[in-house]
Amino acid sequence: MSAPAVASTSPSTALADAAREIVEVGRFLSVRNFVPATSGNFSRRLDARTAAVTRSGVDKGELTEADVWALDIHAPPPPGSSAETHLHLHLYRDRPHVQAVLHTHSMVSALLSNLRKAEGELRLSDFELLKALGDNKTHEATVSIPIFPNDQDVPRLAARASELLAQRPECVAYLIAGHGLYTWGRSMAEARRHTVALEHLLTYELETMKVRR
Ligand SMILES: CSCCC(=O)C(=O)COP(=O)(O)O
Ligand SMILES: [Zn+2]
Repeated sequence: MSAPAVASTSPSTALADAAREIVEVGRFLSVRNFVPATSGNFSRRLDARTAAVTRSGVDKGELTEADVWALDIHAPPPPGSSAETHLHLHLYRDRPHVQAVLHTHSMVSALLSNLRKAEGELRLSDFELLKALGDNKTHEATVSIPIFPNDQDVPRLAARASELLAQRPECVAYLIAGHGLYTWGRSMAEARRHTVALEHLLTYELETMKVRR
């Protein structure tokens, strides 16, 4: 019998493909000032047990494919992987449909999350761009983005996020106060769309607050 026309994807090919996507999204987000200095981190699911995650401390606009490591989503993160690896891995464990997770540190995400942290959430409504989030079909929806207090104990922060998000299956993002934004998606393209849409929605909200002062 002849070999199949299309070979199944090998683990090394899946990592190389994911690394290329991550390097590309890093450049895309960096030129928009969403990941200043060495902030931000990104990941891509490889299979049911493995995800590709960026290593720690590098400029995310200057990533190379060697800066993206394949990690077991059930194992403790290895030294040198992103300091926030736990915040990625719990999403892959908790939500089998999640294919990509993006973390950004834009000016507006740090400022607005600090200004609204006492409320524990940011409620967004009446914006057409809400339709870029998840399966929303109308500007009339109200989308709640949880805001967690920042915490240098990242495993504790990940446990908090995991617990709250279990009650919120529709949620596609959260903020960490004074820190930044986590978004995810059913593909890298969807995670990137969520990031860009939320950066605009957060800016609308911050500008509205300024006008109302
Ligand atoms: C200089 S930003 C502080 C760490 C952080 O919040 C971040 O997003 C980047 O951490 P990583 O370890 O993934 O480089
Ligand atoms: Zn961060």
